[in-house]
Amino acid sequence: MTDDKLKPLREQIDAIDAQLLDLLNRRARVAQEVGHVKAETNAPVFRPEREAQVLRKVADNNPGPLDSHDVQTIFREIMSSCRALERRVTVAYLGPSGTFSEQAVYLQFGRAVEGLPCATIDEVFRAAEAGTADFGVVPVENSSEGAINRTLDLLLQTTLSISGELSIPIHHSLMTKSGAMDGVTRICAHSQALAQCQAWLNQQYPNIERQAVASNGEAARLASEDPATAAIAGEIAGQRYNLGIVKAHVQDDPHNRTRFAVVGRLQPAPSGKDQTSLVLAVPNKAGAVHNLLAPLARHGVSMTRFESRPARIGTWEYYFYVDVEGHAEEAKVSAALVELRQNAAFFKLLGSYPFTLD
Ligand SMILES: C=C(O[C@@H]1C=C(C(=O)O)C=C[C@H]1O)C(=O)O
Repeated sequence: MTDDKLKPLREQIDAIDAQLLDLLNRRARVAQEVGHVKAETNAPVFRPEREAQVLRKVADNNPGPLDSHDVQTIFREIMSSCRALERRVTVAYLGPSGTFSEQAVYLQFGRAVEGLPCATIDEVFRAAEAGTADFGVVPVENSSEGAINRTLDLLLQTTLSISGELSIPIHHSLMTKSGAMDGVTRICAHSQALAQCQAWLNQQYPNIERQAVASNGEAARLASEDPATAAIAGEIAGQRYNLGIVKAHVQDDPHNRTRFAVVGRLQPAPSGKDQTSLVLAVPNKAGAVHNLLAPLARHGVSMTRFESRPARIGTWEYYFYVDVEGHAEEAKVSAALVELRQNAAFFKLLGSYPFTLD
């Protein structure tokens, strides 16, 4: 009975799917042509500003009933597959596979990329600098624990630019080979994850040793090889290493998120809604920070982030990591940057890239 009713509806879906398939391949053929044009001038395959515009447009024009965010997820993958016909870009990230960094790679680039897992954040930068990877994806900041200092230090030194950013929810689970805690003598995770779960761990397992390891993915791998080791990691890492969940969502803050930066040699053109990141330092005297930032207010440029980090030269001097709204090529941003550069003891433009909402 139900099947009788479903049959004609499914026939409609089949007919629409055939049209979708045809349209998708027509789109792919045009992307191939774009690829040929780019190849003639050695132009970059991945154009984040164009992809951001496509995603904004589909959300703006979406009549529903599909949710706009879901539509964007679909188009992210369509663009990823089309882009891969031009060339499959390689993206380095903090591995092993199963980490939140890997999740961030797929969220930003879609699935049709070559992921290159690296053992450390330093290696991610090196892979992109050496050209082994086209881009690197690195964690910048966690909503509960603050800045990822190693990334900030490397951004200061690197020749790469920031070409994008994204933020993803971070939910940690406590996992073991058996799915239970019997016989467990140590809990492994990345130091950030241990910090993000410390109140819960202090309450539940105050007497089990905690050990910081290179990544949560590595913790999951260790737990898969040793029944006396528990891992704190994302569920994807647990699935990859066949772990059982002892307890899901053990992070102290249920809204825990991490922001990632995409680094590479590409400097994206303006997309219409962009953000610019820079690092500044001032001489250590009264009012210096206030004076330094005055050009932003004067030119009507909004600051969206201000983070300080000790310069580590033995005196109380700081580097300031600043994000502002707009692209460095926009007139008011460019005018503010010229003045900032004049006032600063140190100035480094990290990059302008499309602004993305969480
Ligand atoms: C097709 C292009 O190449 C890539 C693929 C895109 C797409 O599928 O829409 C958009 C931007 C590029 O990352 C392009 O540059 O227009």
